[in-house]
Amino acid sequence: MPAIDPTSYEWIRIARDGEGVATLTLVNPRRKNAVTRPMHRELERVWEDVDADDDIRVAILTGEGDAFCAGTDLSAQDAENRSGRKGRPPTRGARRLFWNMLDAEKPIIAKVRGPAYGVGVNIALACDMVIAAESARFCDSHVRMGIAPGDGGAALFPLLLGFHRAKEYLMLGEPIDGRKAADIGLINHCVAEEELDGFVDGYARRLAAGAPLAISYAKMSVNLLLKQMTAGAFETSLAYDQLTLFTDDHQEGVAAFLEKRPPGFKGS
Ligand SMILES: C/C=C/C(=O)SCCNC(=O)CCNC(=O)[C@H](O)C(C)(C)COP(=O)(O)OP(=O)(O)OC[C@H]1O[C@@H](n2cnc3c(N)ncnc32)[C@H](O)[C@@H]1OP(=O)(O)O
Repeated sequence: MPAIDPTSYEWIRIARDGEGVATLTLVNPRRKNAVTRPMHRELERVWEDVDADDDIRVAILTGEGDAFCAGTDLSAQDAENRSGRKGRPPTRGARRLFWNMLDAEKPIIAKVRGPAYGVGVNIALACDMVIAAESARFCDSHVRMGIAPGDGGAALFPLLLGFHRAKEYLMLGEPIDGRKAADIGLINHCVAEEELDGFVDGYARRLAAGAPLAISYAKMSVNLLLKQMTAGAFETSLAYDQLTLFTDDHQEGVAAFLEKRPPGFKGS
């Protein structure tokens, strides 16, 4: 089957080590690897390319520099794309990203240092395993931007953390550091900063040495359950996300972030 073509990706750097492990790096470091519309579209399609490449057995997803991903790119430059007025209906991309990750056949490990915010935390949680450095901060920050959490967080957080903890984090939009995230079961492991690369490398190699079909079917069995359990909440939360997308509060949340001031929300 065809090898993945790294040159067809602008916002994801793709490196294969020749021993079955591919590292996919989100690249928008000036904005903490925030997800632009074109990066989103690349994230929607990359999993199919990974699955089709016979030389890849395991994918590691990470971010360039000191961040995993700061969520949707809220900068003015990306605003027009974000509004969804151009091109496809805005919900379609979010749906494709979430389901394409859950449908991917090969194991995906999220390697997280620094912030994983907004859609960034949900991309990490949609991976099969999440391994973080102590610097990691996991945060579904949608409400801080005046918008409902519609990228998967409203479905994944309750499953991983239970209802009360999930509501605390989703409704306050406050971060969970790497150590605590491991302690409360949001992620698999948290290690010291300098150990992260080696730890994830060893972990990926253990997976790459395993029986690919058996591992893939193990993943797909669990993800069938995950998809059944999350489908309703995912769709409903995505609709709520769209309801809040064009509110004054969302505009205010984004403006306040960009102007580096606290927001004044009004409920409209
Ligand atoms: C429709 C919406 C869907 C969603 O996904 S809602 C969620 C959107 N994302 C967020 O809520 C996260 C926003 N970002 C932050 O809260 C913070 O950043 C972080 C906690 C991620 C990191 O904080 P720190 O380490 O102090 O870095 P820094 O100085 O805030 O950021 C460095 C530069 O990166 C820019 N940046 C960060 N996140 C984004 C983003 N999501 N979109 C656009 N730019 C971003 C900043 O503005 C700044 O830039 P400059 O150096 O010019 O001041």
